[in-house]
Amino acid sequence: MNYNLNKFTGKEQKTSNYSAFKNLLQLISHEKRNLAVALIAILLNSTLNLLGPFLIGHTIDKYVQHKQYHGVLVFAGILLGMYLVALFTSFFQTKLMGGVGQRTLFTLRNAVFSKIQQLPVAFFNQNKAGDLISRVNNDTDKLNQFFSQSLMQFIGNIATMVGAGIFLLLINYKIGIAALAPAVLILIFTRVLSPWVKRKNAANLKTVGGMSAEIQESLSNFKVIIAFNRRDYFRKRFDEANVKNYNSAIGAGLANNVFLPFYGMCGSIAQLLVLTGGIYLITQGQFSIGLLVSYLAYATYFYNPLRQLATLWANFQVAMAGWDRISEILALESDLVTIAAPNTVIAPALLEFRDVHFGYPEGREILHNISLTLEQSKTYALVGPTGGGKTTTASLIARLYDPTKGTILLNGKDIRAYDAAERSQKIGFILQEPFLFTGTVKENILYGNELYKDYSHEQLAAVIKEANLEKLLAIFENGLETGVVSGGDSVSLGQKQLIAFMRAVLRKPDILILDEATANIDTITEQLLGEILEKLPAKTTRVIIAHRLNTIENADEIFFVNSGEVTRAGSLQNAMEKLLHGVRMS
Ligand SMILES: Nc1ncnc2c1ncn2[C@@H]1O[C@H](COP(=O)(O)OP(=O)(O)OP(=O)(O)O)[C@@H](O)[C@H]1O
Repeated sequence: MNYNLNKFTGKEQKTSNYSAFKNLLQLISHEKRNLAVALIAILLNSTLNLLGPFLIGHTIDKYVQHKQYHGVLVFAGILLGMYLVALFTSFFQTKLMGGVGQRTLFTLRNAVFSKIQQLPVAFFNQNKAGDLISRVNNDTDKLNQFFSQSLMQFIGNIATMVGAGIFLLLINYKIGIAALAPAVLILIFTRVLSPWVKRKNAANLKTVGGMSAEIQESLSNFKVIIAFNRRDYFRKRFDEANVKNYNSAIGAGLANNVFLPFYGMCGSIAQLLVLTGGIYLITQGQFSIGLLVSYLAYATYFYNPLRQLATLWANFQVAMAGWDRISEILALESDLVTIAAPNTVIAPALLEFRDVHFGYPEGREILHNISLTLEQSKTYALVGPTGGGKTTTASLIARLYDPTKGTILLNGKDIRAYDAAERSQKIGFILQEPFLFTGTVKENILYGNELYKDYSHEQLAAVIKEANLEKLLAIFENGLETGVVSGGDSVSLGQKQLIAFMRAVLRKPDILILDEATANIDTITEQLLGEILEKLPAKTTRVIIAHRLNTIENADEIFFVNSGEVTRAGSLQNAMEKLLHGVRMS
């Protein structure tokens, strides 16, 4: 399966605004109570604001024109009270929606992160960590901003607009229609430009992801960059990503602000129309000054929210572009599913490859029609030239990938029928590049080990002694409590391999795969590892990938892996000859 998220580029426009909005609302559907209260608050706010111009017009006609200042003061007091309540409702809904936004952000980040955790290795091979980080951090925050700042304002503005429109039409429908006519232009303009605005925002978010990927790559490889004096090269690459981001941000900024001046102009045209029509009607004796003041205020109440809607609409487009990028991850499913247990076949072998073919997603076939068997308690070696397919074969044994064709059987049962916990318990894999988590040696060797997780220090020491790991542990300054920093240098590469080795051995797997696990370890320690491997429980099958052939002297069987073929080498001598021949050929 192809997990490359960038292949979705260009799909953004396929979701209509309406269905995207419905999807967005589903995200906060569990917040019904808060939403209802915030909605009431914002509608109350709009109503209070809408009543203002009407009362002002009334005060002018009834009291100002007749110089009844007591009435003016009373209405001024009423208006002040109304505006204070409006202020409170606005504050209240902002507070409520702020909470909704933060909770949505929290849930979304959890959902995206958990989804990423469920995805198979192929997903991580095909996507850059920086871009994924940007999706989890940055894109989710766009939704938070939309929910906390824009959604209710959006609704409030629409309510104010609709209310102002009704007032405009009710007071005098002719001037009302003239006042509302420019809004049709706004509608058309918005509809035509929205897809372009969303596209610009999607492109911008993508460049943010690209820049984040660039930063991540150079930060995690800083030593190589310094050693090879490639700072300028990476600075240039970052510069390019930054320029791309700058250009797309300018484009998105322009797109997001394109509505504003147009909406403003339409509002001014409406004011002019109202003023001209109103003054004409006053001269005809059909309109009052108070009504004209109210009218002008309602025209403002109609167009001002529209202008704000332009900004809110742009925020909505940004949120939708972010949501698209998040949903792309959420929609992914791992193709390494656990299948219903098929009939177990009687198989003498612990593990069997039956006519297995494999190719990485979107790549050529790497393994061709492999059939092999691994028996319990035996030691196997995989040797062969670089890039021949050893790690790939081991990755299939550990089910990091599924074969593209053929079957792998573990204890006579399709390996896909084991759930992840059971499989990782049965198969231990010491990777070529061991990874340590920040913490202590103890935490790292117990990583994911349910059996010993609650053991006391003494109990653990006994287990380590029993597994013959004591001498290895002595290499670390503070034993089990030695501190380790992920990606840091406090522990050497060889020491990292030792920790990975202890981590795997303590799990007592049925099959233990060592992929170049001793490549960075001195000869004495390597002998020590050899002894530990010898003393593993009798049932353990070992699969050793090694370039140094002395490490596989004691293997029961040697497989030669080259150009996607796995053949039995027979003897070490034979394997060496094949290797030499292969090197000479290349
Ligand atoms: N994640 C991947 N995506 C695409 N192709 C890959 C991936 N990993 C390995 N390959 C390709 O598969 C082939 C076999 O690689 P593999 O790592 O299995 O070789 P290997 O025998 O273990 O090599 P080495 O001795 O250098 O570790 C290589 O051509 C490699 O380019």
